[in-house]
Amino acid sequence: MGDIAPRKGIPEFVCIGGTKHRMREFAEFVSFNVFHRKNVKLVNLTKHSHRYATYKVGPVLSVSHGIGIPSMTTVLQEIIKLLHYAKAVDPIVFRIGTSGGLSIPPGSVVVSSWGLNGYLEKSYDIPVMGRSLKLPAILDKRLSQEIYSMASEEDEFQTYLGGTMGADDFYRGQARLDGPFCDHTEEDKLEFLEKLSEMGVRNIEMEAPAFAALTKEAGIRGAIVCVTLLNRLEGDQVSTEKGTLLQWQKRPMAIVAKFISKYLDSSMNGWK
Ligand SMILES: O=P(O)(O)O[C@@H]1C[C@H](O)[C@@H](CO)O1
Ligand SMILES: O=c1cc[nH]c(=O)[nH]1
Repeated sequence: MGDIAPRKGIPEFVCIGGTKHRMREFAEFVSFNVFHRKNVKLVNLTKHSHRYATYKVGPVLSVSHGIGIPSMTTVLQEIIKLLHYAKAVDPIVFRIGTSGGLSIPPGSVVVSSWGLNGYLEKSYDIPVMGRSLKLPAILDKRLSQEIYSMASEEDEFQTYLGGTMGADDFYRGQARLDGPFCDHTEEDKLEFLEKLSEMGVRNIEMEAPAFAALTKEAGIRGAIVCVTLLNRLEGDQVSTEKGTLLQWQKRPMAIVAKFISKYLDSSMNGWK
């Protein structure tokens, strides 16, 4: 078991992602693939909040956060408080999600190095008492590289390391043309997406700058691992069939579970 006693009950890893379904799946995935336990009874610990779902498997918490920065930062700040009260030692928080890719094949996975806001700044800007508070949106470099190194040549998908734009909107904010409102052309869109690519942005979702900024401010290591559902240079609609999309959503889970497994093996803390 090693000389570090297992700290049963205290979370060491928190994984957050948009949907309740996905985060239950992640808890099942970790239970089976990290702890080799089948048919564990999972309980939604925040069922009565009616807001988000929380599952706990050993030292791993799996929590849903809804769509976009306001709901994600609310959940993330609850988690930061919880980790503090639980006296968690050096916890790691991951976001596993979906995104639109830039010039990479749909189904690829992106491990984020930093978040970019809608004004193309690597910061999360939040209005506080009538003023804008600007927080840097840089993710832990060593952690993102370690997670990236989990990718293998045998994977049936490509994994990339790069910037992630987190927009405040799914449609206009991501330069889509298929929303109910649109005031730009196909040429404007392509020019914008090319510009993002040149800046090192690999994918677009709706949480990255805030997640990067708040984990950094809290002094907690954080990482974002998202699968891309489409190549935004080729279109706006997510047209891949549902079954395939659900399979692709397991890719970030597999990478994060592999990382957790390796981390637990090397720390010999008695969980496995
Ligand atoms: O975690 P998910 O897959 O929900 O993240 C992306 C970004 C938005 O929250 C949402 C938009 O469909 O998906
Ligand atoms: O294009 C996409 C796909 C998923 N989520 C997003 O925010 N954008």
